[in-house]
Amino acid sequence: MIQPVTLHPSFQVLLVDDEPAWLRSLSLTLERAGISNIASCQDSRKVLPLLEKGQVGLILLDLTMPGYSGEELLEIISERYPDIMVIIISGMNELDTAVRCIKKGAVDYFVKTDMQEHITKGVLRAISSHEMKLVAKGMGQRLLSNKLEHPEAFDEIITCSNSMFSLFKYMESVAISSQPVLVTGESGVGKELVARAIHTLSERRGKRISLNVAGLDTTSFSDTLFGHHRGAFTGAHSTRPGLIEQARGGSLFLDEIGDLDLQSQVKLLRLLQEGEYFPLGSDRPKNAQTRIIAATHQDLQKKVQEGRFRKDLYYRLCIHNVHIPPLRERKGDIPLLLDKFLQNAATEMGKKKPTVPPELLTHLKNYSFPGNIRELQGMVYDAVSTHKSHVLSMQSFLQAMHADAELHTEDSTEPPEPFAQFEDLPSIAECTVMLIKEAMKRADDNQTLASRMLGISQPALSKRLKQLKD
Ligand SMILES: Nc1ncnc2c1ncn2[C@@H]1O[C@H](COP(=O)(O)OP(=O)(O)OP(=O)(O)O)[C@@H](O)[C@H]1O
Repeated sequence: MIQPVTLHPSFQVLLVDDEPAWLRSLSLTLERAGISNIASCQDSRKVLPLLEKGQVGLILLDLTMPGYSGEELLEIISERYPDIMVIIISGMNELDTAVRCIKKGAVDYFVKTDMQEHITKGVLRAISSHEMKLVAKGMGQRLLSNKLEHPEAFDEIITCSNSMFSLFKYMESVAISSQPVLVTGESGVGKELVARAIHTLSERRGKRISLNVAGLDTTSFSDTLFGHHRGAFTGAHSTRPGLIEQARGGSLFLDEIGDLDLQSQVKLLRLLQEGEYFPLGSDRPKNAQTRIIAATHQDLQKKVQEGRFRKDLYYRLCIHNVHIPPLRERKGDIPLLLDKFLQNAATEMGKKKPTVPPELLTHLKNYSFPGNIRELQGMVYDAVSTHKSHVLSMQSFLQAMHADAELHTEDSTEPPEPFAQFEDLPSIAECTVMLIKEAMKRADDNQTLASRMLGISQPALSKRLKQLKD
C-alpha cells in the first residue's frame, strides 16, 4: 500500500550554516516556495554523519563556519557523495571563491544579500535537476527488473501487454519528479486512467483535480485555473480560489491539452516556467505547488509544425511522455477486457454474466477498434442491456463493427490499393490461395468463420483447403 507523503521534494534539502537566524529565514523562504523536505544543521562537523543516512539530495552550504569550512566540506562531499548537489550560499561576494567552488563541484553560488526570489529559483532549478537524475537512475534499475514496485497503482488498468508493462515501469520511474507528464494516445485508450495511476504513484498527499480545457476561452481558462479576487470583474462578488489552489500538493490533470487556445498556452507556459501565477485581480504572485499532468489524443508535434501549438510549451509539457498504444496493437488484452466489461455490465444491470459465443473473440480480434477500449466497453454494455439469457447475441457487436467500418470507408479519401506491392499482378488462382490463407489466419483456423468471411459455404472452403494440401 502506498502511504501518502507530505514532503517535497522526495529527497532532503539540507541547510548548513552556523547562524541560526539565517537558517530560520532561509527555511521559511523555501517553505513558501513549496519546499517542505528540509533539514537544518548548525554544526559543520555533523554534516557528514547526516549524509550517511542517504536521504539528502541537495545541500545549501555556508562557507565560513567553525569546524569544517564550507570549502572543505564541499571537497569531501564531491568526492564521497558525487550524487548530492551542493549550492554555496556565502556571506562573501567574491568572484574568485565562487569560481573555485564551482570548479570543486558546487552547482551554484549565491550571496546572502541576493534577492530571496533569486536564491529560491536557483534551489528549485537544482531540485528539478536532481529529480531528473533520480528518475534516470531509477529507470535504469527498473528496466532491468521484471517486477513493478507498486502493482496496486495499476489495478484499474486491465492489460497483459508487454508494452503496457514497460509503460508502467516508466510511470513508476517518473512518479517522483515534479516535472509535467504528457499522456498521449488515441481517443479511448485509457489516458485518464493512466493520469490517475501517475497521481497515485507520485505519493502526493494533495488532491488530483481534473479539467477538460477543450472549448475554454482564455478568460475562463485563467479564472478556472488561477481563481480571482473579489471585484476582479463584473460578477466577481467574492474571492474564489482556482483549481491550482485546490490541487495544492497534488496533481492537476489537464485533459484535451491539444485544444488549448494560443493565448491560454502562454499563461500555462508561464506557470510551468516560473512556478507561479496571478489570480485575476491580484498583483501578488502565488506559488503553484501542483504537478501538471496533461493529456491529448492529438498529434502535438504536428500542431507545433502548423503553428497551432507553442513549441516551448510542448517541450515543457513532454519532459516525461507516456504514449499509450491503441487497442489494435495489443489485441491480447481483448479477452481480459471483454471478460471484465461483461462482469461489470452484468453486475450494474442486475443480470447474470452471459456466456460468450466462441466466434465473438475472433471477430473482435479482427476489428481495428478506432474508438479503442471505450468502444469495446460500449459494445459490451449495449449487448448486455438487450441480453435475455444464456449465450450473448453477437448481433449488436456485428452491427457496431459493420457500422464503423462503413463510416471509415466513407471517411477515407484515399481508396486502398490492394495490389500496390505487386509489380506483376498475381493470377486469379494465386489470389484465391492468398485469400483463403488470410481468412483462415484471421479466423484462427475456424472454417465456419473463414467461409463466412470469404462468402462461400463451409464445405466449399473445406474442399479448397484439401486441394491446397494435395
Ligand atoms: N486498460 C483498461 N482497463 C480497463 N478499462 C479501461 C482501460 N483503458 C480504458 N478503460 C476504460 O475505457 C474508457 C475510456 O478510458 P479513458 O477515458 O481513460 O480514455 P481516454 O484515452 O482518456 O479517452 P479520450 O481521449 O476520449 O479522453 C473508460 O471507461 C476507462 O475506464
